[in-house]
Amino acid sequence: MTTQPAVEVRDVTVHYGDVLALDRVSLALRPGRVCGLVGMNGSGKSTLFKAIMGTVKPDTGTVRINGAAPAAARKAGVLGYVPQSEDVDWTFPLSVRDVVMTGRYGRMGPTRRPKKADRDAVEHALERVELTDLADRQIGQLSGGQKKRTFVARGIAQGATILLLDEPFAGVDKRSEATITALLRELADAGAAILVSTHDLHALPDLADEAILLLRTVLMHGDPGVVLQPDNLAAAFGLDVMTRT
Ligand SMILES: Nc1ncnc2c1ncn2[C@@H]1O[C@H](COP(=O)(O)OP(=O)(O)OP(=O)(O)O)[C@@H](O)[C@H]1O
Repeated sequence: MTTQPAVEVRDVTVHYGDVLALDRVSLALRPGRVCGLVGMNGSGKSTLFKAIMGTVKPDTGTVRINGAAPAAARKAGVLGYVPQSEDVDWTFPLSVRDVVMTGRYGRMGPTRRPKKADRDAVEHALERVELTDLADRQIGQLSGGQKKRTFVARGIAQGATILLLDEPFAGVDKRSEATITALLRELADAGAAILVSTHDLHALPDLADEAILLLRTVLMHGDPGVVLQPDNLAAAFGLDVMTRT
């Protein structure tokens, strides 16, 4: 039985000025699945995340989140986003707990005064990513992996059913990588649809149920074992990836 897509991208093209970042991209993400997004630098991975979030507007094509527009889905708290580290201002005077609490803002109304349910959700999310001990630490004072786990916790506290993670394993220690990988599996098993970009091709079969090879457009979308075949990687990365150890 096929389930309804949680995310449906249809024929999406995005330009930044003269630069063609996405070229007629079509794909569907389904609940309960972890999908790995693989592509060389500049292949359009971050732009794809932004198009799904609705923060970059496609020139042509459509994005539907559970059948609705991305902005509506964002407002409803359906979409959780773990950004690339470079996109975050780590000097901002926020603790880990504060950042996780931002996942609850959509439910709080304009006063942003947390209720017990908000505080409980935040503590629960902190436990799940194993950051309870560091909850009061300023976010700049964390390791790479702890920073990523902070944003995963924000998505959990938010109750997001679609999680988009842009390079969550870049600059991350092995323990954080294992924690995040296990957590993504648990969240998918509980019904989340997950899209995660990664450069770590070796880890992909353990991480993902399916994989997308992106080079401005979707070259392949299928079983990680098939997508990672040398011929397919050569097409996506150029031949140099084949000779790298
Ligand atoms: N704000 C922008 N203005 C102009 N060009 C941009 C902008 N953002 C991205 N690009 C260009 O669009 C293309 C796709 O970029 P994108 O960041 O989506 O790729 P990526 O696969 O995420 O790369 P990386 O793995 O290096 O993060 C690249 O050629 C990039 O230089």
